[in-house]
Amino acid sequence: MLEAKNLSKNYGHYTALSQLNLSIEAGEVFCLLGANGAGKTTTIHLFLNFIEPSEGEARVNGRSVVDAPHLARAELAYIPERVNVYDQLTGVENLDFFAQLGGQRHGRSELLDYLSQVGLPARAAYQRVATYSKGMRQKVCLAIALAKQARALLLDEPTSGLDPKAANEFIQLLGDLAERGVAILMATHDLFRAREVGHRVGIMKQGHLLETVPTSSISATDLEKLYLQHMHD
Ligand SMILES: Nc1ncnc2c1ncn2[C@@H]1O[C@H](COP(=O)(O)OP(=O)(O)OP(=O)(O)O)[C@@H](O)[C@H]1O
Repeated sequence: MLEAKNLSKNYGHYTALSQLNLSIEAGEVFCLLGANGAGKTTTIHLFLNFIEPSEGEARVNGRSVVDAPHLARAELAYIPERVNVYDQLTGVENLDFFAQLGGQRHGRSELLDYLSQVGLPARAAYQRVATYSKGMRQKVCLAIALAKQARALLLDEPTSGLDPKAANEFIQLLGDLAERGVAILMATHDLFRAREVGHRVGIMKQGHLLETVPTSSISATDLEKLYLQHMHD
């Protein structure tokens, strides 16, 4: 569903991403771990076609995001670290607005149903988003992904700034989405949650994907050890 083929990004002589090869299947959660500046956000931005690759290709459902930007974007949902929904609109109004941008029109009860599926009660749905916590804003974004029937979801540090309960709830929701067949690529510093929700984790450093590990084969302690080993090499 999400595929990177020799995907690279240079800024002048600086290599932000080098020869990334990665394939994420429908229903799979892949977590990218790495220090600041490792190339995680660059990878996500390349999939979103926000920036052009210097070499290689990012593909969504088999199509290059450069060659078919509209088709690729229709299949993708994106949650940046700073969730960008409109403060002055209510949750349900935001959902309606973004779903329509994605070409989907839904009735009021359907919109409320999407919000309730991600754990946002009707009472909150009618409040302006300005009053929401980060966790509640993220839920609106997940509801947008559902309403848009996105096939893939890209997330940049979704659990940063969430309290442990909100982070746990959010991670559960991601698991539910994956079970519905959505391919998920998540950049995170949260090793613990990456192991919890991810089917595989990838460790990145200075633009290189150094190692990919299935989470079923590694304990949290060993994952941390492996991560630190790579960071110290
Ligand atoms: N427009 C740009 N011009 C020059 N260098 C850039 C540009 N955008 C990103 N970079 C550099 O590319 C490298 C990779 O950045 P990226 O944002 O992908 O890292 P990251 O792994 O997401 O880090 P973080 O954990 O801090 O979010 C960094 O060294 C960054 O400074």
